[in-house]
Parts: sequence; C-alpha cells; structure tokens
Amino acid sequence: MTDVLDHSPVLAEVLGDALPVLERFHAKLAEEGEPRGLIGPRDVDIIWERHILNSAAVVPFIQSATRDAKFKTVADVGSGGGFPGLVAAACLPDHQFTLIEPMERRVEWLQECADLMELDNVTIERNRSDAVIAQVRKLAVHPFAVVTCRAVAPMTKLAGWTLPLLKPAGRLVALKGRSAQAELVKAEKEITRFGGRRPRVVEAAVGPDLEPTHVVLIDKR
Ligand SMILES: C[S@@+](CC[C@H](N)C(=O)[O-])C[C@H]1O[C@@H](n2cnc3c(N)ncnc32)[C@H](O)[C@@H]1O
Repeated sequence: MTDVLDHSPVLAEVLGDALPVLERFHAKLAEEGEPRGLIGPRDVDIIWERHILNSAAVVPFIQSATRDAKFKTVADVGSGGGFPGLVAAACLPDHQFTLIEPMERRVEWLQECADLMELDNVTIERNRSDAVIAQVRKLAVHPFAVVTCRAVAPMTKLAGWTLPLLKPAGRLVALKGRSAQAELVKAEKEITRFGGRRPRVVEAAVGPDLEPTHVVLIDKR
C-alpha cells in the first residue's frame, strides 16, 4: 500500500534527521499496524500525515519546555501504537522518553518498534498512569519535565492522569481535536486541583500545506 505522502519533500522538511528512522517505523505500521489493531483501516494510506507528522507537531513544544531543564525527561501517557511518544523520541535523541501503556500487546508492539528504530532514549513502562503517579509520590520515580499524550481521555480525566507526573514548572503537551477549548473549560476544576496553571490551546503546524492540529498546553505550578 502506498502512502499519499511517500517521497514528498515535506517529510524531510518536517522530520529532518529523524526521517530514515521514521521510514522504518512507517514501513512496519503500513504492514502490521491495521491487522494488529494499532491504526484504523482507513488510515493505511495516510499514516505519514495522520500519525507521524501529527505526532511530530509536539516536538517544538517539548523543546521549548525543556530548553533550560537539566533533565530533559518526557513521559508519554497511553502511547498505544507509539503516538506521539515514539515519533517524538526519534526526533529528540537528547531527551529521555518513558512510554506509559497498560495493554500487553501494545507494549510488545512498542518494544518491537523501539528495537527496530534503534532508539536508546526510550523506556517502556507497562502500567496505567496512576501506578506511575504512585511511584512519583513515593519518590521511586523522578517527576518528568514534560508529559505528552494523544487521544487518551477527556481533559477532566487527563488532568489527574498526567499533571501529577510533572515536576514543578513542567509542562503538559496534549494533542487534541477541535473540542480542545471546550474540554479545557469543562476541566477547569480538575486542572487547578492537580496543580495545573495557564491552560491554553495553541494551533500546531503539521507541515506545509497540511491542516494544522491543536495542542493543549498546561504548566505545572
Ligand atoms: C485511543 S488509544 C491512543 C493511543 C495513541 N496515543 C494514539 O494517539 O494513537 C488510548 C491508549 O491509552 C491507553 N490508556 C488507557 N487508560 C490509560 C491510563 N490510565 N494510563 C495509561 N494509558 C492508558 C490505552 O491502553 C490505549 O493504548
């Protein structure tokens, strides 16, 4: 199956040095992603745009959040097929990523992909986020500079699943659909309760001539 963006100059423009590694990920997704239930049947010829470039949209927001951080650590909550965690890890080799995913078959997939992509900056944690939060509270795990996520839960739930993983002044970077602003309004109480401040929605570029996406940014007090 060919992809609408195969051989497009947009890929090198957006993904830069990470492109060869992400081409390996793309090939595996194109062959196994749909039968293994990681992408939808209608996504098979638009994997670049819908999954890989869309995930890469978080990269500038991670970089700006970690610019002055001593430890450039990122937790991706509910990584599923690897979005955005594996893509961002390929783009940011100087950051350490922890992919938090409870489902065994998805964890197997993530490990296979991390091995194929030869990513030495990725740790896969088979757990729900609340189990990792418990470890952060017990000081058994360091809190993270950034938490990312895509398509995991509405903001009312996501606030409690992500903000407690952040260190003070850390940042949540959540890929969201058009409902982002309405979700923020609805989750005001939960965001405050879990130490979030300055919740906002920004438009994030996916690539030249491609429809931008929306990212929710929340700072941790
Ligand atoms: C709809 S999938 C999205 C996967 C991927 N982020 C994406 O955008 O394609 C949601 C994922 O979140 C995981 N998940 C659900 N509840 C979770 C929790 N409490 N902590 C961590 N992951 C969770 C699920 O197992 C699933 O893989």
